[in-house]
Amino acid sequence: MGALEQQVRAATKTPLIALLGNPNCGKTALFNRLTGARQKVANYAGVTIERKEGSFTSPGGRAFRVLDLPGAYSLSAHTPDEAITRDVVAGLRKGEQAPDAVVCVVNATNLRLNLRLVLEIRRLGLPMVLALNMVDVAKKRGILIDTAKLEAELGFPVVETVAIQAGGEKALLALLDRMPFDTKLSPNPLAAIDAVPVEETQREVRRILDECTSYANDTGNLTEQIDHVVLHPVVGPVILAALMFLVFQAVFSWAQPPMELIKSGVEATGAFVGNLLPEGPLRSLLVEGIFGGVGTVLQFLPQILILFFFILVLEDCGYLPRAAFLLDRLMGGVGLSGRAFIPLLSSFACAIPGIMAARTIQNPRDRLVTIMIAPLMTCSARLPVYALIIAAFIPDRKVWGMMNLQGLVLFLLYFAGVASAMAVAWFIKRTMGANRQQPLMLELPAYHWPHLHNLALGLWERARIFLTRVGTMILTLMVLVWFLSSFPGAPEGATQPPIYYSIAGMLGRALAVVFEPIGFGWQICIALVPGMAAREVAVGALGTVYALAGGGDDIADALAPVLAHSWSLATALSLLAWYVFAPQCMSTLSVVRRETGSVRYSFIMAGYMFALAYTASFITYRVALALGA
Ligand SMILES: Nc1nc2c(ncn2[C@@H]2O[C@H](COP(=O)(O)OP(=O)(O)OP(=O)(O)O)[C@@H](O)[C@H]2O)c(=O)[nH]1
Ligand SMILES: [Mg+2]
Repeated sequence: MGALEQQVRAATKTPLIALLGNPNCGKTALFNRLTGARQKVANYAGVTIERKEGSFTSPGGRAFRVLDLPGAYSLSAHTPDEAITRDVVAGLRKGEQAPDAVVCVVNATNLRLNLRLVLEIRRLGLPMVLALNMVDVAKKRGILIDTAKLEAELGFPVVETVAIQAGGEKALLALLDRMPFDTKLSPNPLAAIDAVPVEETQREVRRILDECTSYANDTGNLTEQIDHVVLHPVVGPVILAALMFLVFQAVFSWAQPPMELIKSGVEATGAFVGNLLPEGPLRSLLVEGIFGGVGTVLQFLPQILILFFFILVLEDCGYLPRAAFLLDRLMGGVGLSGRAFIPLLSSFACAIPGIMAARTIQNPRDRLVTIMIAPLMTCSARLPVYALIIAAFIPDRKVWGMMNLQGLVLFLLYFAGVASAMAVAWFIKRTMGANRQQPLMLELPAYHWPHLHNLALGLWERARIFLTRVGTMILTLMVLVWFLSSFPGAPEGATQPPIYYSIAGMLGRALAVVFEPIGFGWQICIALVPGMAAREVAVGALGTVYALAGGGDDIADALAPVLAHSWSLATALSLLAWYVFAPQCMSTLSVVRRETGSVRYSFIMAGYMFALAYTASFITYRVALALGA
């Protein structure tokens, strides 16, 4: 630590405490409880992948800064996210002081696994506290822990916490209030950890547990009973497939009423504003640009929330690692690690957190493959595009008595993304050579009911992200699209609508040369370009383009029938195929550069995805035409 930094710290005297522990033991839940933050909490290992800082004041009036860190099994880090944790506690991160104290968070129901890290951290010589978390579950299961004895064994204070209960952090706060913060880090922290062989640490853990824990009546384990069914080699995959299927059915069938509501709201407001204003550019901007464009995107909020409702429930109840386990064989077959499951699943929300979650993968090659295929998973920004085209071209009827045909097509589109990702992974395995298959080491957490509070927060967070996007980026792009599509106006004696002669029209017509063979006319080409910044904009842009091209005011609210009228089915299918594969998001490409440390992979990704998209659309279009679509 530099002299200056020491002085600054002496002056501010705000101790920095770090929350450390195994994955999924409740660090983030505790962090949120202490600081009032809303970091993501979920029931699987590897939720937190970055260092997060917060602050709070204890009841005794003492100010603290607190760090939430990625979970780690050991300080001899094996994965990039564990390395972050190791570097932060050991004070090895550039420009960052080592913490003044460590709060070791452990899962009280799984001390055998958790205490190993605690003993490792103890060797760092920092002031320490043990937060015995999830004692509520431990008590229910009849696990008795003698905290006084444990304290004596470990040589530092032990407190019980329940991170998900209001007030569950009280004992910890009281303890922090009394703690002195003057011990210094031992001179060579990491060497101190590696000096002791793992076996010896494990022996020590066993000895401590024998001393301090006992079991009252162990009432059969519910999690094990559920797993008996859920992980069954035949029944398990059937349940998984049924679950996935249900999700996509729900996205279409449940969303109709709220979508109608938003639609009529936007329509009514648009008509009202339109009637107030005189004919002219301002009216056109508001009616065609904003209500026609942004309003169209807004309608898709219910579908996005329904999709996330399911993802959040699955995340919180503890099912995800089981799904990873079930799919491990399949994923191993194409050269992916079972650990890739959660990053890939996160990519259904957005490829960016998915690519970042690949930090939990130990093997660099596995990690790279996972990153490269993550954008093929259908992110939620693609949902509006799919939903719009499906609503326009796929009849809303039941097939085989119970299934909604639109939901089925949506399911197939998602499936196409997954299948192509597997194919690409397989191709990489064939060309780059595969790793020896490593067995999947995954902790299967205990099941619990999703916490309503978490669920509500998660949905609110999603709605906020979407509405912010609509209100900022999408709105800005829509105004730009409207501007480019409206100027310059039509020349004398024009035979086409004015947009044909606008700047956007010219661009669209130039691009159409390339896209004609896959069935995209100039109107679609206009929508493709702003769609690169945010996919949903393509939907909004189509709304604006067709509103302007049609010249009517009320067209914006009924885009689907307009599309059904203007495009052939072959074009619609080709555009769907394009959206399954094409790279359409600049932010993803830049995150790839950051996470892989090289811009090369961003280019490779963009290149292969464009090639795939063009080929897929070409085949789809030609086959559909040949079949008379
Ligand atoms: N019953 C009970 N559940 C808890 C408690 N603390 C956390 N949980 C649940 O345990 C799961 C994991 O919590 P997180 O806070 O995400 O765990 P984490 O240690 O931050 O996990 P990583 O970020 O993956 O390392 C979530 O489902 C929480 O709701 C507790 O004291 N009691
Ligand atoms: Mg966490």
